[in-house]
Amino acid sequence: MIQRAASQVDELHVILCHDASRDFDLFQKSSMTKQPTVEDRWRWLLQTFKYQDNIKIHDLSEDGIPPYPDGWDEWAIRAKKLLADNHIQANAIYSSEPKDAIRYQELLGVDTIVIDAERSFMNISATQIRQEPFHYWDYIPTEVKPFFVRKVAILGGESSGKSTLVNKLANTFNTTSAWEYGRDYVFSHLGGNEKALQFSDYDKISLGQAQYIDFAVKYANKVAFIDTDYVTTQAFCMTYEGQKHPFVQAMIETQPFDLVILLENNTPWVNDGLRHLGTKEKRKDFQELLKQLMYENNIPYVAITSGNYEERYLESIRLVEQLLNDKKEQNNENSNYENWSK
Ligand SMILES: NC(=O)c1ccc[n+]([C@@H]2O[C@H](COP(=O)([O-])OP(=O)(O)OC[C@H]3O[C@@H](n4cnc5c(N)ncnc54)[C@H](O)[C@@H]3O)[C@@H](O)[C@H]2O)c1
Repeated sequence: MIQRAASQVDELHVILCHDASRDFDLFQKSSMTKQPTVEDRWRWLLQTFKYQDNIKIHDLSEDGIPPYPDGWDEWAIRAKKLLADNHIQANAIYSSEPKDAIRYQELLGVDTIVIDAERSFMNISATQIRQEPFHYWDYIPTEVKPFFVRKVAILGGESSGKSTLVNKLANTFNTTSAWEYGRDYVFSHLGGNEKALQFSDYDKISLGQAQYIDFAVKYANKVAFIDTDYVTTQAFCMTYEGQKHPFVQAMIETQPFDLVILLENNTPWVNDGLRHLGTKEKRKDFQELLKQLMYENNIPYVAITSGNYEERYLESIRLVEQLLNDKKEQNNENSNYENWSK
């Protein structure tokens, strides 16, 4: 509707309406796992229309107004104020709701141009997207998709098969993945030898990992697979430097994943030139440290204990399919979660 309207006028003013209690209620009734903020909605619109100078974005708070259709008078007062404050003299209001036209004329003195009342051009509603975002994926604007993308982190010690599994899953779900930035960093900054790592590298590694993740999420098809998480970076920092890094800790706390899969360290250890934790004891200690850190940080995870590569792959697929099931309840009660409290 916005693009049709923008093609007909010199200047189009898009009004982002928000109402804290209504929006929270809509979120609670949805299958979404997080609620978009007003700022999220602002940036989706600003990003989407940033190359169209004749489209201006405004916002209007509907807080305290009786819900539609009982609050027309108060809503019209706020809408008129917004137009006046921004020196906008509207010649037309665009809507796809014919029943609202008379009220716009009565209360704002502006005629309505109804676009696609039958919703035949874009047959979708916001409610449908809130209920089943993955089912209606193709209708979600490019700038909004990353908000819905589910991030799946695959964790495990050295040689646990993470990177291969991440590639297999990204291929199977036809989507993106983020490599383990730490490995690239060791090549690009340390000449390929982890021995030159020091405490001051771990914040840079986390930040680099965050950028890889952002990129994967931006271009993902519903789900992005991430090779290792910040807990793993912290575990390496503790193992090599004997202390936690506060920056990595902040990343753990502020950048959560939607699903964390921990691979048991029971596949053969392969020396790829970068690895130092090859003995049975070291591998076991590292695995215990990962679990301990997840416990401390209240991170639920699913442990895949099979040492068989195909079983690991099939079990991961099942978990991801469950995650992408649009039903909120099913995502929350995941009976396979090896809860950290065990
Ligand atoms: N409290 C009240 O009594 C009252 C009265 C009037 C307006 N309002 C507020 O004004 C805002 C706008 O109301 P609305 O009902 O027009 O909003 P809406 O958010 O349902 O829709 C926004 C616009 O997009 C159009 N649209 C949605 N899906 C479309 C599709 N697939 N194809 C083409 N067009 C599509 C709608 O017709 C509407 O013009 C809301 O926030 C509402 O709360 C409130």
